[in-house]
This record gives sequence, C-alpha cells and structure tokens, in this order.
Amino acid sequence: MDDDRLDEELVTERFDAESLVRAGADDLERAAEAALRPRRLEEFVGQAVVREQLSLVLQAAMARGRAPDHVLLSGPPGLGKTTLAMIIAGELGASLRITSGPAIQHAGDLAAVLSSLEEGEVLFIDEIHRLARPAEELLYVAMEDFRVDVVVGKGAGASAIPLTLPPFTVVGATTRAGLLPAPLRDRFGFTGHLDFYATEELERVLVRSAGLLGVPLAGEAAAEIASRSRGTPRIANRLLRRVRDWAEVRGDGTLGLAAARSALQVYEVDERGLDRLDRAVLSALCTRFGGGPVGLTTLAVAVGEEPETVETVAEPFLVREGLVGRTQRGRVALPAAWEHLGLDVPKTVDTLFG
Ligand SMILES: Nc1ncnc2c1ncn2[C@@H]1O[C@H](COP(=O)(O)OP(=O)(O)OP(=O)(O)O)[C@@H](O)[C@H]1O
Repeated sequence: MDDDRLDEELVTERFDAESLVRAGADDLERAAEAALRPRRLEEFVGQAVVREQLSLVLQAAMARGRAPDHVLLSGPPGLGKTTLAMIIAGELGASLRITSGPAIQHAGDLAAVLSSLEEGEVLFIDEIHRLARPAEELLYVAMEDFRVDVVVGKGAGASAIPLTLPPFTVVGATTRAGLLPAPLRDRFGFTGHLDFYATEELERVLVRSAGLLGVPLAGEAAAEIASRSRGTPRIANRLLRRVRDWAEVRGDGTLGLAAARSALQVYEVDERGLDRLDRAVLSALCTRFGGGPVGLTTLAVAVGEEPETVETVAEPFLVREGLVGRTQRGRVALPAAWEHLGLDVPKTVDTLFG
C-alpha cells in the first residue's frame, strides 16, 4: 500500500473510531494529534525493546506470508498504543479496523465486526479490558480457532451456526493489563509494555512534531517542554501546540525558552510537569485527608473526577515521581507531596517515610 493511501485510510479510520471511543473530545485536538502520528516503526521514537520485539514478530510473519500472532499493548495513556496499532497495520500493508471495549455493548456487536473481517486485516480493540464478559468469551474463540458462533433465533429454539473466519490479527490495547482475564491474556502471542519516555526521547518527539508543524522550535525550548511532559508523547505534543499558540499570539512566532516558560505558566503546567488535576489530587490528599490513606473513589469524588481518570491519568505519574504511595488501605501522600505544594511535612509523615 503506498504511503498516501495509507495516511488517508488510517486517518479516516481513526476519526470513525474516535467518534465512538472519545465522543465529546475536542475534534481539533484529535485532528492535530492524528497529524503527528508516526506511520512507520522506524519513525516511532523510544520504546526500543518493544520496537525490536515487534519488528521481529512482523518481519517473521511477513516472511512466512501469514498473519502475525495477536498483539497486546499495555501501558498508561498517551504513550503510543494506538499509534503502534496503526504502524502494525501499515508495516503489514493491511487495513485496520478500530473499535474499543466500551463501544462493544453486546457479543453480537463483536460478532458482526469479526464476521466482516477480511484476510490479514488488523483489528484494533482499544481499552480491551472493558469488554463485556460475553464479548470476551466470543473473542477467545475467534482469536484461537478463527471461528465465531452466530446465534440464530431466541430462547429454546436458538441455535449456533459456526462461521469460519479468515486469519486476522487482533491488537489489543489496555491501560490495565492486570484486569484482563488470564484466558484472554493467554491468546496474545506477543505482549509489549510501553513505559514512560525519557526526557531526551520526548525532545526527539517534539523536534519531529515541530518539523511536521513547520514551527521553529529552539533546542532549549524542546528540553523545557519535554521535561514538563510527564514522560508522555501525547502531553509533549499538546504542550508544543499550546506553546505555539502563545508564541503566535503573544510572542514573535518563534518557540524559544522564554516563550515555552510563559506559555506553560499560562496553562498551569508546573516545572515538574504537574497539571491542575495532579495538583488537585495532591492537595486533596495532603490538606483534606491529612495525607491519607484514602480510597481511590473518595479521592476521585474530592477532585471531581472519575476514579478511572485519577487512577490511569494522574496516579501513575504521581507514584513514579515519589509524591504519592499506594498502600493496601488506600493512597497516601509522601513527604515530597507536601514539599511540592510548599507545605510543611507533618511530623508523623516525616517519621514514617523520612
Ligand atoms: N513513540 C512515539 N514517537 C512519536 N510520537 C508518538 C510516540 N508515541 C506516541 N506519539 C504521539 O502521541 C500521541 C498519542 O499517542 P497514542 O494515541 O498512540 O497513545 P495511546 O497510548 O494509544 O493513548 P490512549 O491509550 O489514551 O489512546 C499521538 O499523537 C502520537 O503521535
């Protein structure tokens, strides 16, 4: 498949799927994100281990002329799972179907998608840990035996007609690999875990994105934005667009260090990369709950967010930064949390963790 066609197809697919997956999200932000996606494995920055492993899986499958094993990608949001799914299809020269766990309400929805797959197609299932149990069971069989049982009729008269599927590859993405039931996890021949990116890798992401956007990004500004991007390419690209806004509206259009700092101040992204939600979580933990332990749901209510958002968006970074700890009794603020908020560390916390 030539590159132009690939681009067109991937972007079209992505928009269709995202309208299902992220209804209500900002269309322009999504379009901007799609435009910055790497299309080939060699353009994908960082994640060297996963990249090499995946490259072997794909090359071996292509050499054999067979669809590769099913691939599971896990890791926090914004690290490139969707991008890798698109790259897998691109590298194989296969078309990509995109759906998500929450978009599949009934097993029949999944049966319809599966039974329309063509040979060699890649089926991307985002948030696969959120599939309903009956759909999950249908998926095991389809992944293992390339078969789907289509149920005809209702009640006592219902019967299942087995339908053979052509070989295809499922790429599942999850932020919560631990929530996947073992039988489903075992159906994936390759599992890649994406980790947070080093600052230097994010600088490379930013330089690449600035090039695509045609904006002049100084090296110091790239380093500043990268260091506040929480190890996450999606955040790096988003901050780059905000710094560009600032530079075009309030500056001279060039993205230097001063522009980066001023823009990030306006958008409330602090030197450590914490944003409003992160600080709200820390502040609730330290001031409202005396440092915890506090349960996830209570904490989420206190900051006006869904527990899943707190757990998958804010928490991994706060834990990694040594600001928050997870205990069996709930979340606790670590001494660095008080320090980050400019508060005195309570004596009890100091002795416990100091
Ligand atoms: N390794 C990378 N190199 C360059 N850009 C990247 C890389 N990983 C992600 N990006 C960029 O970051 C953005 C987010 O990536 P993507 O949507 O693939 O993340 P995700 O892990 O699927 O997130 P979610 O789980 O929230 O859907 C995309 O615009 C993509 O261009």
